[in-house]
Amino acid sequence: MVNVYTSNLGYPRIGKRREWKKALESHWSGKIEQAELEERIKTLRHEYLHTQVEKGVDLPPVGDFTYYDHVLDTAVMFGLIPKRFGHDGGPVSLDTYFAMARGNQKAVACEMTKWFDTNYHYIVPEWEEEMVPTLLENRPLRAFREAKRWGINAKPVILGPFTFLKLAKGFHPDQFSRLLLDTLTPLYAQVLQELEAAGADWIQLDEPAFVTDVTAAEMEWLHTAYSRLADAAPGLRLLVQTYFDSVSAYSDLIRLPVHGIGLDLVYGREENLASLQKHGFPEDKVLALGLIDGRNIWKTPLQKQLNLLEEIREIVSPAAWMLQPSCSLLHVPVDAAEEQELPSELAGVIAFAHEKLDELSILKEGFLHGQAVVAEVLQENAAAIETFDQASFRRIPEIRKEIANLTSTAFTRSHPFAERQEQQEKFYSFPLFPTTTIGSFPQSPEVRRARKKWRTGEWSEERYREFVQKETARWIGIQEEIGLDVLVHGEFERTDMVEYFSDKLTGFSFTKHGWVQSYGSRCVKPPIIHGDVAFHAPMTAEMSSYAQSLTEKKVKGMLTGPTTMIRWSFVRDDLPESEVALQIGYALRQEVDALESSGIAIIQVDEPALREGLPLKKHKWKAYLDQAVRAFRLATSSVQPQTQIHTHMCYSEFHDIIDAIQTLDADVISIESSRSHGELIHAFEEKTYPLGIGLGVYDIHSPRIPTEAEMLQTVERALRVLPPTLFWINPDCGLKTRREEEVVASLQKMVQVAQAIRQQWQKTITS
Ligand SMILES: Nc1nc2c(c(=O)[nH]1)N[C@@H](CNc1ccc(C(=O)N[C@@H](CCC(=O)N[C@@H](CCC(=O)N[C@@H](CCC(=O)O)C(=O)O)C(=O)O)C(=O)O)cc1)CN2
Ligand code: MET
Ligand SMILES: [Zn+2]
Repeated sequence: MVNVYTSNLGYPRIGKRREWKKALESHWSGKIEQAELEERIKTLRHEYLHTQVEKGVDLPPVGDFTYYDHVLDTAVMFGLIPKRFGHDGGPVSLDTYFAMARGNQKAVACEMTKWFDTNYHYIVPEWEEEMVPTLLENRPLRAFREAKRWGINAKPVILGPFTFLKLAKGFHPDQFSRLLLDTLTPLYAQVLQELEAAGADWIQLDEPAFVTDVTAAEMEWLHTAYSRLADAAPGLRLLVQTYFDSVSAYSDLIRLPVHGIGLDLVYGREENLASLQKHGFPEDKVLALGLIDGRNIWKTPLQKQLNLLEEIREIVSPAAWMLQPSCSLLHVPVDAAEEQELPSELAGVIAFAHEKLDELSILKEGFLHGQAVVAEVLQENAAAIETFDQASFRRIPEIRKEIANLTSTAFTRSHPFAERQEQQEKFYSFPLFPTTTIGSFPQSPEVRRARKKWRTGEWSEERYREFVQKETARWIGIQEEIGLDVLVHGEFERTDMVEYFSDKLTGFSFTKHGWVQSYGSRCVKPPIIHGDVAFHAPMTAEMSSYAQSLTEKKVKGMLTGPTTMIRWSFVRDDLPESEVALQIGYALRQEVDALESSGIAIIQVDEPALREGLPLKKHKWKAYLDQAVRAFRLATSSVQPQTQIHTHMCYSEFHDIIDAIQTLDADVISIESSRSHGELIHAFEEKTYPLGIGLGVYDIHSPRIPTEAEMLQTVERALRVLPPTLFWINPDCGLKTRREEEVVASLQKMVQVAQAIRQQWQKTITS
């Protein structure tokens, strides 16, 4: 018989009613002092920890909670504070901490990027030449002691040294092993020693980078690092935790001199199981099994997971097991009981963080004391899943048939790009270097207030629509005044791009309180894809053609692409994602047709999440990219040759997927580039891009108004490697988070830059 404990890897930070977000934002806007913020955050920590204990978690985590981001916490703990923040030693003030995350008058914020393949963003640690990392403050220790005062023996959680360094920037790859072994490992050792002295039993070291492609050399260094850590604190038990996929070098990993290893048996199920079967598992180590999906909101099929446990018991017999979610519950909303308005079949099968913790206790109960003890719960669980599966909205046979019958022509434009371009040039007669924006204009407090009034019933549908139309018309005027070439309607009717479409497509539903942290205090409310997706009525044609009716200039239609819809939703898990992508692509195709027939000649299908969804292991990239490209092409290939298809991408590095981007066959792509410091341009030095392209000329994430000189420089640099006839001028991304004054001033300058560069090139071309 093995000992069994339930454990949790991390708990959502935001709170049932986004209390955390509200506390932070009140402080940032000056409404509450630091002391009150700290008090409120402490109350939340207390509540979160006790909730987990009440839910029967034997090893509740501490140190996972944060004022902004856990990667930033780790950097700050080790004193990795870039010089520009003017920190002069000692514990870091909250002001400096927030400055690193958000920037201030004197210093630009640290870079932010995607946390593996999720929609969570972390603050990128920056190494600088002269930095001397030291342990400024043992944060996990403080969290551990606080929990102890509250009578809870908690499990500190910390980002492991390997993953931490993998996520950092500012050093040469040659320095990796030295920084890992000589710089970081001693500091981690100190953290562990102090925890050991304080009486901690376990520490969880998160090493999700283990699921990416790890080299043999890296594995060696890791072994050295963990041997030193284990020696440093022999009385503390080290759990190396992996998640998001199967581990790459399983047989090496299980030889690490640690006390426990955590595997993801949801996202890495097949490969991790095969490894367990092939190599076994050391009897003296604790196996931590990720059995509950920590990234999606579906109830766990409990019987299936109990069977899995029995199956694993047959092949390995380690000292003890921890039953746990597949990853931190940071990626799911807090409490599904808050959702009262979902269709009953769906309500029966969703589990947010709280329900997931309940499931853990049931698995433990069933495994320890026999399934008969939990028979009733198992039966309810199976019945709910069965009822959901049989619900009429799960399958739409006609849609499946239509998609199965599609032939290659449905995925290919009628004419190749060169011919389309010729027709488009005549049709649109744009100037050289046409200017445009990415879609959204400021979601001002008035816009949000209006939407709230409509949502709560204070305003009628009619009144809200009038408001949105007025705002659209005002911004069409502003864009004409500024002199942009291709206009947009401004997306005032949208909360979030994916959330908006979920309301209009068959197969989606949305929650009321299902918020998930995206970065800092910013949250998203991912829709749920619960059944076959189908188009049932035009979604955007009315707004777009209304905007078009107000101007002689062309107005771009604006849609969200299939891959982004999937990545930013909670997607059904009974159907391959490639099928869901085709269903969404097929529905969007009908919307594209509707836009075209209502007189919209330029249609943009955004795919900002395409890059973030790249699998963590390279050998899986091709299948993913093929699927993304197919779905996009299905959505966009039906139109006339002169209809111009645009797409847009942001938030990432693109140089390794340029080929896939090209096969989307979009007439024009606008792509974020101002933050990646010309890296993208390097990619085009090797191989130019033969379709229309606009490299973002300014960063929209900052309130700063860009100067003409810097925009001009960006454009000139791009034009050294990209053909001028296909080059567009636009910002990095949508402008919904900016203020009107900033937008107007920035775009005026952007248009002036376009005019200057036109004059310059007109001379070159005519001479
Ligand atoms: N899904 C998604 N993922 C994405 C992005 C994206 O745009 N969408 N962009 C990237 C960066 N991520 C981002 C994520 C969130 C926000 C963001 O601004 N979120 C807002 C919420 C946006 C929203 O839906 N707002 C609602 C209002 C929700 C709300 O709080 N309403 C209040 C009232 C608001 C008021 O009176 O002002 C209430 O009901 O009490 C609306 O527009 O209607 C926030 O957390 O503050 C921005 C970027 C990557 N991932
Ligand atoms: C995150 S990409 C955003 C694209 C969208 N059309 C916008 O402008 O907001
Ligand atoms: Zn964008």
